[in-house]
Amino acid sequence: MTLKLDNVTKRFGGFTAVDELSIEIPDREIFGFLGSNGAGKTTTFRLILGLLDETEGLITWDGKKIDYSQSNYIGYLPEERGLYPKLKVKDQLIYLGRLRGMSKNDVIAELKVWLDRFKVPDYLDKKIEELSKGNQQKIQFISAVIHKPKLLILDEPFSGLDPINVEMLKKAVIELKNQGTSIVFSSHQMEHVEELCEHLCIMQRGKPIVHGALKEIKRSFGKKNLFVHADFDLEYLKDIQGVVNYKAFPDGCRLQIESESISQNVFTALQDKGFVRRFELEEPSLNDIFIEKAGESYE
Ligand SMILES: Nc1ncnc2c1ncn2[C@@H]1O[C@H](COP(=O)(O)OP(=O)(O)OP(=O)(O)O)[C@@H](O)[C@H]1O
Repeated sequence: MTLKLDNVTKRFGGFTAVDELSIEIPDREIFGFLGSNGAGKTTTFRLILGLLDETEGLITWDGKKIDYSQSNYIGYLPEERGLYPKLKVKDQLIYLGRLRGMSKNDVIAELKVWLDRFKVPDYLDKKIEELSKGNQQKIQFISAVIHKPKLLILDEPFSGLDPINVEMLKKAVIELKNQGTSIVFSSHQMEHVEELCEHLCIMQRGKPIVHGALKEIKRSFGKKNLFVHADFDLEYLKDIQGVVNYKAFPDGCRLQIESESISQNVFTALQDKGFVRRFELEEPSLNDIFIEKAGESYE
């Protein structure tokens, strides 16, 4: 089952927040939806969820226009977290679960499994306001997945979480994907996207500026990173033709090179200069690609 956006446009008055966006979210995959602040990610999510109406275009799930009165197959973790602080965790989840057609007993049974899994088994009767921000986020995540949605939309799911909780949530996301859920998630942390997504889209001012398979995006970017660690000053390397960027580190540098073949020239330039501890060619990171592509058109 595929989520498809076909020429979707959303205007707020004279301002175009999403501009003729056409993307397809592959079935049973984790799709990365990226972009700088204000690029149109949350607006797109709200359009998919029917919280906003598109000005133009069509959004379909499994080839049909989404019927929001029957949309129990969608789960959503909004960017602005919204739990009722005075409610107990179980009451909050029973309320949300019942809205999605679950029985009270089913909600409690599922909730217990998730609380165990997130290592907070004693939270059933705690009030939301008694929980730390990170733990509130776990509860909000549970509320997005408790009804076993087929399509899961996660807006910045890892923001504000410590590294242990990030790993816990990532594992849960991967497991949901393996069980057949299609997942779209936005993040400003590129390393999460690299780890989780096969396909992605980078938005800028409502339009996709990069879109496709991560491997292909990296391959077609062309430039590579060359890491050199040495016991002598490396700054002269930045003047080699084909070196487009130089970044110094305490123990060496990272060179961005136009193509793989430039590494040979760098290697030659290092001869007889001193002791080289590291010389390593790497694929560009998604962060490099994001900064270059989104930066080009950044206001
Ligand atoms: N209800 C609205 N009325 C007017 N403009 C809006 C409305 N909602 C969003 N916008 C504008 O649309 C643009 C896209 O906003 P959106 O929240 O979708 O961006 P985003 O990519 O999610 O950003 P961020 O990464 O900062 O969360 C922004 O310029 C925003 O100000």
